[in-house]
Amino acid sequence: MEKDQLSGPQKELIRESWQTVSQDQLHHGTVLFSRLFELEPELVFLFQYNSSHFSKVQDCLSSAEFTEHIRKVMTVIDAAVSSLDCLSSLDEYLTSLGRKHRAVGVKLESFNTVGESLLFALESCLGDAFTSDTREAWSLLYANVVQSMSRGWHRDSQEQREGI
Ligand code: HEM
Repeated sequence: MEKDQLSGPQKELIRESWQTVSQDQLHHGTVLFSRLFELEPELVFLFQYNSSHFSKVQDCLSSAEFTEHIRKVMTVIDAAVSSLDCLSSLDEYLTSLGRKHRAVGVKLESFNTVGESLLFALESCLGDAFTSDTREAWSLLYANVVQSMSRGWHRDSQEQREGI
């Protein structure tokens, strides 16, 4: 499927807003995941380090391993923002990232909740500067990222059907 293209002004809105958000990636990433766990609390059980999962969201949010995951997520978003003019260069990486998330038990639908939580975190950081145009631009970028990641789910299902 052809990706929806971001316009020049939309790319500019993303770059400008990310400059502010990326000044404190860990904080805004923590806002994103706190919101995600409010909307879909069972996702916390997918984060298992040393074979045990967290019984409380707060324990997860404050663990060193999970903090690293937040940094990983923000690094992927940062890479997408840096590649706005050639998003397809991330395709292969994102497909493989999608496959890894399927393997740890993430459902593709949960990525809608991640998108909602990302918009929430951006708005919390930017306040009035998070205009409806900026929101639309970020929604489109996120949809592009998820479209590439979703190939990791579909490709796996196809391979299973074909017995690969
Ligand atoms: C539904 C939300 C998500 C869940 C439940 C989830 C869960 C996980 C888990 C359990 C791991 C393996 C442990 C770890 O590395 O900490 C992982 C790895 C990772 N996640 Fe996520 N994740 C989610 C969303 C995302 C998003 C939105 C991104 C970026 C766009 C992302 C990027 C990564 C990266 C880069 C890794 C490391 C992959 C590697 O080792 O090669 N995750 N995730």
